[in-house]
Amino acid sequence: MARSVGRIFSGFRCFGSLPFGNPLLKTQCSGVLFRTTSERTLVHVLPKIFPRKPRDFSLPNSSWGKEMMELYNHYNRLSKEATEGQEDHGEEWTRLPSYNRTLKYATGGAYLSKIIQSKARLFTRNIRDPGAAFEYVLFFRQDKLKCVCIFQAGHLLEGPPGHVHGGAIATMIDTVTGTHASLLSAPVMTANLNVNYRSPIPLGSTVLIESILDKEDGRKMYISCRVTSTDGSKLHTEATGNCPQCHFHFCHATLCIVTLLLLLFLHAALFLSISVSNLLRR
Ligand SMILES: CCCCCCCCCCCC(=O)SCCNC(=O)CCNC(=O)[C@H](O)C(C)(C)COP(=O)(O)OP(=O)(O)OC[C@H]1O[C@@H](n2cnc3c(N)ncnc32)[C@H](O)[C@@H]1OP(=O)(O)O
Repeated sequence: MARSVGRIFSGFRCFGSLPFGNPLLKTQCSGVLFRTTSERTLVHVLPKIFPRKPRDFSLPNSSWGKEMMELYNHYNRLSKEATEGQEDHGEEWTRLPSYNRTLKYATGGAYLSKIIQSKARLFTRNIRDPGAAFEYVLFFRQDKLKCVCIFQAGHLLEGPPGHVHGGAIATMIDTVTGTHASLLSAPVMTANLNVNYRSPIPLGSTVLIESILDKEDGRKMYISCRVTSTDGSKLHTEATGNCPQCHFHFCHATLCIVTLLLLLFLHAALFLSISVSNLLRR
């Protein structure tokens, strides 16, 4: 378990550098049966025409409502790329790209079957129909060490009639706090998440999820999170979480080195004892 989690997170680190194809394009192509030579050629030509980059789900799509777009434009105007050459707003946000696959980019994967690896999708990005489930974009502000997420809850997230399921809200909170803590330190796992639901979120509405770093204690990051209406006037949910950094790599590297040293020592001891016994026999 620990080893596979380590592999997953090692994948996060090399996320941007690996040469991977567009996952969406690949899935679409794989469903088509190409019979003629010219059509077969098309299969090889298509990936060259399309950019070899995964789809960034945090960019606007046709399902985004007015409120979602307005907030996105607001934070995007304050973001690094957008502010280049423009006047300084005093705050600088960074939009975080978001992909639907994480395992694909993880190295190794000996503990997961190839089928699982190829079919794995990020929980919050696994529904193709735009706007049906989790539509969200995260922005990070480096100087204040805080994150904001604009979340539009789709119709597939219904819990109580006409309102968002508590599990879906907790999922989004976990995603925001997990991403936030990972950005601030190293890859983390959520150890503890306390959620207080204050008022229901209407299905289809857009809300703001703001997370701040409360405390850092060794490898533990204490993050608190508030889900509010977009104007901040209504509090929907409050949460606090504890996300310790993953130390799997370090643990395994240490274990490997210790085992190697032990083996070397045993070999040396064996060699010495044989040599000494040979000498004594002479
Ligand atoms: C950019 C990315 C994009 C990525 C985009 C996607 C982002 C999604 C993010 C989703 C995040 C998740 O859902 S994560 C999935 C849900 N979470 C899990 O499955 C975690 C399962 N639990 C575990 O694997 C483990 O218990 C760990 C890793 C959390 C901790 O184990 P460990 O590493 O061996 O460390 P351990 O010594 O036990 O604990 C470390 C410290 O945390 C404390 N601690 C441990 N458990 C708890 C607890 N329940 N409540 C309070 N505190 C706890 C301990 O007291 C200790 O404090 P001290 O003694 O040191 O003071």
